Amino acid sequence: MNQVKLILEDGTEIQGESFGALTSVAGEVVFSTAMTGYPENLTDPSFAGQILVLTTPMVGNYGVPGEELYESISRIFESDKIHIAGLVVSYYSEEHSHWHAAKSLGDWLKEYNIPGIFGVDTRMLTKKLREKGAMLGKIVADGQDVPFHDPNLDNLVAQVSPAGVQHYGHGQHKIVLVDCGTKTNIIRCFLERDVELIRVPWDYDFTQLDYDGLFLSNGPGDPKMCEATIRHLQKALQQDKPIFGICLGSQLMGLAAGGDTFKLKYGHRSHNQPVKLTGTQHCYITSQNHGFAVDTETLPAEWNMLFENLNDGTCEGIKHVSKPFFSTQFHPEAAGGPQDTEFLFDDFLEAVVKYKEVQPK
Ligand SMILES: NC(=O)CC[C@H](N)C(=O)O
Repeated sequence: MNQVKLILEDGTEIQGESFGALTSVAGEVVFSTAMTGYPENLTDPSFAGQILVLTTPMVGNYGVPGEELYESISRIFESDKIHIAGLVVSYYSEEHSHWHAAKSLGDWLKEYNIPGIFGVDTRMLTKKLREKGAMLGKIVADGQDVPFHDPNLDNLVAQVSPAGVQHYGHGQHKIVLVDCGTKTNIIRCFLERDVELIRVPWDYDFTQLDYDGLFLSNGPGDPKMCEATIRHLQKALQQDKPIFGICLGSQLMGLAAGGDTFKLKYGHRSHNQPVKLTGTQHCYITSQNHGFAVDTETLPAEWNMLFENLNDGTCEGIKHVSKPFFSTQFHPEAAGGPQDTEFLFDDFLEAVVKYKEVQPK
């Protein structure tokens, strides 16, 4: 086994053993307390630039499934490659057993040249990240040092967004999906409904298109990097066509509305985040992966908080007071995680139906 090191910007150095690719990387070190779902997490484009620490003690034991396509998108993964910069676990199990497994996690990481380190006390590391906040860090292999690098200073969305426009489905409602790094399950959730989907790059001027509803996807990095999307969105907010945003999409909606976003100390990454629907005592358990949030205090008067995080009171979605515009900071499409809020896709499409009913034929 090759020895590798995890080094944090505060000087912490942790020795561990290598799995996956034997290579050095730098990134932002973040933790997730989700107990399952590494094939989904690792392919979620929102993790681009991040070294992911998993607190669940044993990782790899169910292997990695083989790929299957559905309407030219993956049926299994959340995008077509691994997006994390590196992986940190406590116990790595090369041995795996699952009816759907096609390879080990280590072999999968090697395919994409992504390093993993195991034998790390990930719960001690997580306590440190909770106390000091998410930190820059690096995995150093073979003594080949690399400089620290803050991925939030890069336009990561431009790196993960597709180059061209793609069409899916033949349903009645024409939805434009602005792809800032969309998770595939968002596309699957739409295709299970009565939708024709037009998937466009992050900086595409969708205001030129003929559509019934607009969807803003999740994506990596600081939402303020997406100036072109915010500019186009500001035009869409002048109209009355329904708009739904998830995660980065929620932050973009907040910024386009005139509000501000800020970086959370260490973010929310897990499958059991409680959120409360404003005006009710109704709590949903949600899947989350974000490091930024909308500052509710900065929202203009015609916008309200739609969901609130019950752990720390931060904004988990916003809503316009009269127009059909709403968003969630959490992931109603989950994958992995609880699917309890998938009904929000139906709520959005209901708003689309209502909007179309009042349009002149
Ligand atoms: N999953 C996402 O869309 C994340 C949004 C943003 N990059 C954040 O970390 O807050």
